[in-house]
Amino acid sequence: MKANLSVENVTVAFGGLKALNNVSIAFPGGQITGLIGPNGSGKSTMINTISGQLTPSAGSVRLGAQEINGLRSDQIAVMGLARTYQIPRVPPQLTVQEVISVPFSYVRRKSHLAPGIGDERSIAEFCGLSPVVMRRCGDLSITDLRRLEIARALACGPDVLLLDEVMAGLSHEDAHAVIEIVRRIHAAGVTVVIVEHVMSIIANLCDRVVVLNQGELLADGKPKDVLSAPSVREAYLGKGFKL
Ligand SMILES: Nc1ncnc2c1ncn2[C@@H]1O[C@H](COP(=O)(O)OP(=O)(O)OP(=O)(O)O)[C@@H](O)[C@H]1O
Repeated sequence: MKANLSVENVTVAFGGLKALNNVSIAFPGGQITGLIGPNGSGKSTMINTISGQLTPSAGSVRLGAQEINGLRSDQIAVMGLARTYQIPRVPPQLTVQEVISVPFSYVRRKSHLAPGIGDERSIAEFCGLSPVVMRRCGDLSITDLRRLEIARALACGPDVLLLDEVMAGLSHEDAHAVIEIVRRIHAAGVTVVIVEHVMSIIANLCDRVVVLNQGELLADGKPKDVLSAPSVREAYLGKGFKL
């Protein structure tokens, strides 16, 4: 059974600002869902809330049948949900292999990936990091840092993976390589939620797209329907938007 994730009537307030206002979204197991919207619409707040960095002031977050809001990120990781960060933060003196090894010690879940992809080296290889596996993180390119974010999350053996702008700042070619990694993760049975600003990536990769605007749910559906919806064009994509 592939893991379902849902948020119900979630509100997150920073002082007087409601970064999320009574948002409900179901992320069915086995899908790749794109989470899109203008800057400041609440996407990262949603990812931070689901993964336990933020506690909602109202509403609930469920992973399968279990309520996870209020739990710490490490507890949520053990339950099968891992995430990447928009801005990779890794200790510059540690090697790629050392960074990937940390979640193994703490989380200890069995990976969905094919048999044989389960230790630091095989996860590094899966993510295209073999050539730099012994390199210190402070010497990595942005592409390798983004790959390492994915590798570190995969080392948690997640049922659900949240990807926060993992292709930002990459060349077309490097982004394409990362897209292929995401497809392979999904094909292995992992439920994926991806925040991304490049709509061609969303249209090609996602089964479904959810749009946030000013902390509220604006649209939810198949990519071609959502990306052509007048309300989404007006709030986010622009009237002249073409894929
Ligand atoms: N820690 C915080 N303290 C105060 N306000 C915050 C905090 N985090 C986010 N916000 C505000 O909440 C709103 C939603 O921000 P969020 O980062 O979730 O948007 P986003 O859709 O991820 O934007 P972007 O596409 O620029 O990453 C914004 O108005 C932002 O300024």
